[in-house]
Amino acid sequence: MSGNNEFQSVTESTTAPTTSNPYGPNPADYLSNVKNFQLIDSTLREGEQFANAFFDTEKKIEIARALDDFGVDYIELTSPVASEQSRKDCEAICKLGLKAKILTHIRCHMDDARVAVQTGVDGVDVVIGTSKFLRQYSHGKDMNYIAKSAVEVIEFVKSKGIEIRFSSEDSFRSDLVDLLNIYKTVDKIGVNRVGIADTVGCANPRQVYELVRTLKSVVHCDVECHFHNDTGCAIANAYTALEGGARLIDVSVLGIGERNGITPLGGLMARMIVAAPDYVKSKYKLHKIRDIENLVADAVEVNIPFNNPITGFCAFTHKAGIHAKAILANPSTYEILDPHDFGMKRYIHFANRLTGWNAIKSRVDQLNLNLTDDQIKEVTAKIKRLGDVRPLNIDDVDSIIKDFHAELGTPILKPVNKGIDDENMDLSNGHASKKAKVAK
Ligand SMILES: CC(=O)SCCNC(=O)CCNC(=O)[C@H](O)C(C)(C)COP(=O)(O)OP(=O)(O)OC[C@H]1O[C@@H](n2cnc3c(N)ncnc32)[C@H](O)[C@@H]1OP(=O)(O)O
Ligand SMILES: O=C(O)CCC(=O)C(=O)O
Ligand SMILES: [Mg+2]
Repeated sequence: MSGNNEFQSVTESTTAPTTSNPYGPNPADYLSNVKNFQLIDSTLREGEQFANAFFDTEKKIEIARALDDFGVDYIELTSPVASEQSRKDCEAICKLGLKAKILTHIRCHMDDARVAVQTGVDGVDVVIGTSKFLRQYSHGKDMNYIAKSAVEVIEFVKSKGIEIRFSSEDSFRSDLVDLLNIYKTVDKIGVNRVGIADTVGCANPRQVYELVRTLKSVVHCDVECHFHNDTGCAIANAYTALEGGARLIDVSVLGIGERNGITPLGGLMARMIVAAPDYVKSKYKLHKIRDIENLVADAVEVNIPFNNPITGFCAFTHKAGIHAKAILANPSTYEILDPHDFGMKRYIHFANRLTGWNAIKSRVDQLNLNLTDDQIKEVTAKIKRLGDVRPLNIDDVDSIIKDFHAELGTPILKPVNKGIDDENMDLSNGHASKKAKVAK
């Protein structure tokens, strides 16, 4: 990307935004459910189902350690029956002694369960499809069979003294009575969690809220939710699930998973810091998100999307003059997230024809030049005129300002301190120039 330096970093001295109470003085009651959530990171299970993913043992361990350091509550691993190496990797990760609990994910079948409990995992996530599609075209079993095998697998895993979660696959296209019956059955014999999965990404937030509320009214255990992003609702659905009373959300780094993936870890953190700032900031090392995303993006050979929450290269870049003026006065005016919470910086993009005199004044100040407000307005007009002709970069703007200043013959206030923030002006954040290599 050319013109990496057309940005002005807004320094730490600007007023910090207030995210503690974004809804005003009386936050609604429904926010109370979202302040105690847990994360099940499935980068090493759902994420391995992403088209480009291949993680060798070393990479899995590196990712598991990074997620553990970040503070996820659980790390979910590929089924040990998927392959011999998958089983060995599962055992290796269990031996790392991480703080996060290690789970593996299996079909609702005793053959899988027998292998899973031998790996050293802290818990087993069991899944079976309950929608008519999955019952007809995947495993071909009816609800009676599902209930019977669920009870057998759950009792077996429980007998090993480890956690057990039962989940219905394709929950939102399953019959509600079937769903509630199976969940009631497994809750009665005792599971740590039941899971709802929007396997095809068809659900909307209202449907999620209603299903979670209904489920919460019939089970005593925690509810976990898994949302695919086919229709773009994965973060919103995760959030409304928490509002509805769910406790755990499945995420993966960058949302990688089958098709276009699931709720992304970073994106969910962006949503949750707004709703539960103290909880999120005290529990998770938010400044590690960029490193974890880069680690996984490199491993699966993709770019960080430009519009990614938090780490997209322009996530904290402000351009239009009206925005720039207000951001310089108080960043909260146009920011709900404080980049510093995530170890990021904000930028003002002033080298363009949408800029305004307030942004240019800020640049003039950075250059330690002595111009009146009227003179700054005049030089802003010059910048805009050139910006009408071609894209600008910071050197264009600095030249126009300096030539204008020199013509006036006004003394310079202090020695020119050119580019005091140049080291912060890297537009790319280290990933914008890489080409996507997702397999066709
Ligand atoms: C929505 C999700 O993401 S669920 C998780 C998906 N994860 C995976 O698939 C893990 C990776 N998978 C694999 O390595 C393989 O598919 C294996 C080892 C699990 C199974 O491989 P295979 O025995 O060769 O079967 P295959 O993959 O062709 O078909 C799936 C089999 O599981 C059965 N099955 C599917 N879902 C379930 C379930 N939830 N519970 C029990 N059995 C199931 C199917 O009926 C089918 O059985 P069949 O052999 O009688 O036809
Ligand atoms: O186990 C679960 O809850 C989810 C399984 C899954 O990946 C899905 O249904 O999309
Ligand atoms: Mg999935």
